[in-house]
Amino acid sequence: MTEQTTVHRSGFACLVGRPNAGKSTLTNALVGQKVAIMSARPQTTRHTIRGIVHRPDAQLVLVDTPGLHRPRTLLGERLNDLVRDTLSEVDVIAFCLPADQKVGPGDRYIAGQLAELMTGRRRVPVVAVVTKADLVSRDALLEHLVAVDQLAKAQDREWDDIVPVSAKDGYQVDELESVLVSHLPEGPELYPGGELTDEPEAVMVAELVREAALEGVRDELPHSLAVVVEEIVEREGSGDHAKGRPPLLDVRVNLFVERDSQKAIIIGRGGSRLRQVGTEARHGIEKLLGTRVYLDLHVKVAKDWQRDPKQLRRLGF
Ligand SMILES: Nc1nc2c(ncn2[C@@H]2O[C@H](COP(=O)(O)OP(=O)(O)OP(=O)(O)O)[C@@H](O)[C@H]2O)c(=O)[nH]1
Repeated sequence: MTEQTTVHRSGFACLVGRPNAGKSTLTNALVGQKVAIMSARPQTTRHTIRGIVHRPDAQLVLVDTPGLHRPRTLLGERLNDLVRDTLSEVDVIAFCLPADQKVGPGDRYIAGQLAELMTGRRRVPVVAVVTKADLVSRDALLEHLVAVDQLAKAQDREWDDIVPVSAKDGYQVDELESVLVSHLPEGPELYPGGELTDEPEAVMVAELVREAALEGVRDELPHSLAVVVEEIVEREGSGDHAKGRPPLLDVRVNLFVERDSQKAIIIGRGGSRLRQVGTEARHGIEKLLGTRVYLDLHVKVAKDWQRDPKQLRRLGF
């Protein structure tokens, strides 16, 4: 280890790869169970999903894209443009290639697209990730790693790293995490305290809480309130599919105000107002998500957040 342990890194990583390459499964393996709600709900991965790997020395924000496909339609092209835009802004790209399938035209197409990014104005490092390593023998894995290496060499390039993993049995998932982190720039936490998602659900949950919290006190707290959804997780064993009993979701939300006096307004005498806010928001969230919700609200003072761009960003502005 040549690096000092005091260095903190943060940034964005994007997983790309052909359909079925194992991107979603790997995202979940990296992030842990905290994004479970997203996979528990019917998911069309048209839009970007983000999860956060939070460690003492780094914060890695994972952006899972719909995948680069060879476009057959205009929509396909638009989608690819969108993906490329996302890709040009991340700090590192993980290119997923399943070990149980030969490197094919789909992979070569993506490699070609990535080549543009790797040689562009802002060079983005690309880590080749050989997924589903558990499905093949050691020999086959080695052979595949060589083929993946060749895929870059055919374009006169080198992957920044090559890492075989299995999201299923956890093989090398930590190693991949470290490799991705090593490509991030030095920087502070982008999001406070860990898991957070930019899923539309989370945005809407934040909006419902914000509405309820401002009800009747809009004049006193016009713009001094920021709402951050910290966590939406399914409580283990709470649902019963057979009996049609929906699971209970634990929803943890922070409300940030600028001053203690504003905190007092939101909380109310003996916490009475906050309870009202919670009840009202919870009803809305239950309707939105179609399941039972336990809503945990915390009011915090974040001084001067309106003037600090970094704070604004982490609060979702
Ligand atoms: N054996 C094994 N199977 C895996 C692994 N990772 C993913 N799979 C399986 O591969 C299939 C595809 O995985 P996904 O994570 O949905 O793949 P994806 O790249 O997100 O797929 P798209 O959403 O179609 O782009 C699923 O059936 C997974 O269970 C792994 O490490 N080992």
